[in-house]
Amino acid sequence: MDTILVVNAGSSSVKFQVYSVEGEGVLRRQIKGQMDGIGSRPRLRASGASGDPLADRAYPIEAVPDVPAAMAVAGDWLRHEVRVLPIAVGHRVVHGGPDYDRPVLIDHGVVCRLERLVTLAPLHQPHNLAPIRSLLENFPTLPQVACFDTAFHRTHDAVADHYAIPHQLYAEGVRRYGFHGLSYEYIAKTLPAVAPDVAKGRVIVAHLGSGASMCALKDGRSVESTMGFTALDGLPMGTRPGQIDPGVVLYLVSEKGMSAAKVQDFLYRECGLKGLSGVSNDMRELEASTDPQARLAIDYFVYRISLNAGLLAAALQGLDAFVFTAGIGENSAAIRARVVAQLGWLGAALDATENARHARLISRPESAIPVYVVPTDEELMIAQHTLALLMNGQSHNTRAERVS
Ligand SMILES: Nc1ncnc2c1ncn2[C@@H]1O[C@H](COP(=O)(O)OP(=O)(O)O)[C@@H](O)[C@H]1O
Ligand SMILES: CC(=O)OP(=O)(O)O
Ligand SMILES: [Mg+2]
Repeated sequence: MDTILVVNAGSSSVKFQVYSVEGEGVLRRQIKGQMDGIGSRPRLRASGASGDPLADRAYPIEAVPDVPAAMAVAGDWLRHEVRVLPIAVGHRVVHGGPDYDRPVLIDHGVVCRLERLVTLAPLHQPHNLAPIRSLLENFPTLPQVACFDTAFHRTHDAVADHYAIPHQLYAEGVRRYGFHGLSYEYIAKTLPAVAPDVAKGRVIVAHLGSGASMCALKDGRSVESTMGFTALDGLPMGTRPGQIDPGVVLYLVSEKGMSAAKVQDFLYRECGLKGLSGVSNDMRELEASTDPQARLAIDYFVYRISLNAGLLAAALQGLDAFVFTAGIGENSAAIRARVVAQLGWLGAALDATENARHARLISRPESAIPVYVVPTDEELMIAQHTLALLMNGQSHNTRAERVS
């Protein structure tokens, strides 16, 4: 059976899927898995084509302290227990920089260009590139495809793409890229079936995971994102602060004597829900905590989502629907309820029963704005892009003979 392996390294999880390629461009999911809870409660879960459980293992936090360790556990499981021999591998690569506005077949030149972006996405890019490099070395003829978080946002107008800084920096690539594009692309493609009345309209999508951002969609295209040059901006996240006055960074440097490396580590790993709560980066743990700082962190998360909803509604000049997705957006009825309450001024009205059972449509019929929960599937987008590039002139016969 010809299969495509998809790898998606996020900031608190490593997700993977295996698809069989059937007939003319038909993909069928065979395995879906993830190692999540990295930095809190690491757990490997995987299921087969019909949702049948294949693995469910918890690990002590010391055994899987970071994304590379999680990648190793997931890789071992795929190699030694499932014996996956893909004809191609599709990778999520968080930063595509100014060069890439669509997925690309990977060669050494592509890897070199993507390595230059590591400092712009230090939580992700090194982990996205490590398996690419290793496979390129061990299986040089195995087609690999890079699919970028930034590509979907390349439709932004100039005003949404710029900072108010001298043009030379824009020319060098200092732009508002936006991230989570594979997730938004999936939602945009799914909306016509889920919500045909509003899919062509003005929609805000809130991707609330360990990394979190919001996107303004108009007729299925991204017109604005809360993230910018890096995945630090916008909403507060598991360990990133979201929007912050650059004066704070200057203060850290001039008053605290922090080096660039220290500031980077601080902004990417010590802030956000973790920094504000002092309890955890994991929303499940904050929701279970009675610590007042944990409550403040949740309040701040909800408040910033509602502020950014106003901002994106202004970008769209109105709002026809609101969509929740990703780890928190799909699973936390409490956070959704609080966000929708904050959107009451826009006429949003929650159906508490539908929300509690994580239904697709969670607003009441009289709500001025329908509110949806749409589980995202970045891996499916990656598999589709990978297959499309394979079919455009690449050999289907190159197989990883031995994955070890
Ligand atoms: N049942 C749940 N209730 C609340 N939060 C949840 C639940 N399940 C997952 N999450 C949260 O989702 C986040 C991870 O989301 P995810 O989209 O997988 O992140 P990433 O891809 O960035 O690693 C974590 O903060 C986790 O606590
Ligand atoms: C870009 C980003 O923040 O990704 P993730 O949410 O997967 O960490
Ligand atoms: Mg993610």
